[in-house]
Amino acid sequence: MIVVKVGGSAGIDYDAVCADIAGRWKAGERLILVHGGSGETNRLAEALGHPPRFVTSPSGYTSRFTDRQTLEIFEMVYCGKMNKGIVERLQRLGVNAVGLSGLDGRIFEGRHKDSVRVVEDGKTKILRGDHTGTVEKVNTGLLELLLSAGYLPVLTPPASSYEGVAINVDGDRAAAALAVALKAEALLLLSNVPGLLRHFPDEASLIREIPAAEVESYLEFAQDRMKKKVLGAAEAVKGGVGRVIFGDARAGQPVSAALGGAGTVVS
Ligand SMILES: Nc1ncnc2c1ncn2[C@@H]1O[C@H](COP(=O)(O)OP(=O)(O)OP(=O)(O)O)[C@@H](O)[C@H]1O
Repeated sequence: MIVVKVGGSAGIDYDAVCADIAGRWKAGERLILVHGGSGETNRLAEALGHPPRFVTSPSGYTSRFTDRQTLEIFEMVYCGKMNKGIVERLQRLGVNAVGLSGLDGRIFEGRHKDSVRVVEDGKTKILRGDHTGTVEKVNTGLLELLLSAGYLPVLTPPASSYEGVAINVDGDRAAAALAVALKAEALLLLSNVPGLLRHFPDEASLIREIPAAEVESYLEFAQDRMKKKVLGAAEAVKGGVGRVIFGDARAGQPVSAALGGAGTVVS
């Protein structure tokens, strides 16, 4: 089993990702696709007059402050435009894909964090009304059912809280939890960069290999949102996933290239 997570930042070639996945799926590979949608969510939020608000925690992690209106915009993009766009591409390629969010069948579950500690203008504050959380539990029953019946699951945040409330969760870490739950041999985190760069944005500074036991020490090279990918990779390898690859989804055959060793390989 392979878990492929494709991001939602500018420059990602979804046609290339879907064509590669379709070829591998038809050749008999078992896989699940997880996707993001941050770029398009930012655009729609601006257009709807409710611009995105990013906050930084005291430990330096950046996240989207997700009030109820933001959550609804997030769902329009992640569960709507992005998810259906990917399912449509796969259907056109002859793959019977089924798009679901983590809320559907409670595939992704976690605790709802209503308040978040943030640093703004050098001061630490608490913001309330946040609809976020972290995936703590993956319910694989529905996924096994779909896979055994020949459907390719295409998953996206949000997740469900234990109370059944939709929560915005990080897609990379959700994919990592999924890969652990399914005992996947590989987790691919594909985005609009060649991998983890030692000197971002210098693409020539690509880090090719990271020993599994040392992955957390590479957090120092990751800025803002890349940190979550490194954290996800650490959680996946700790949970028994054979290897995690940060790969490039901008062109070519992104899945095959990453599985072939292009990008940053954590193992
Ligand atoms: N050291 C680094 N190496 C590579 N990229 C980095 C680094 N530090 C920060 N980044 C940034 O991280 C981004 C990738 O993370 P981001 O969460 O935006 O992607 P995504 O997975 O495509 O999006 P989504 O949240 O929609 O799933 C890159 O576009 C880059 O700007």
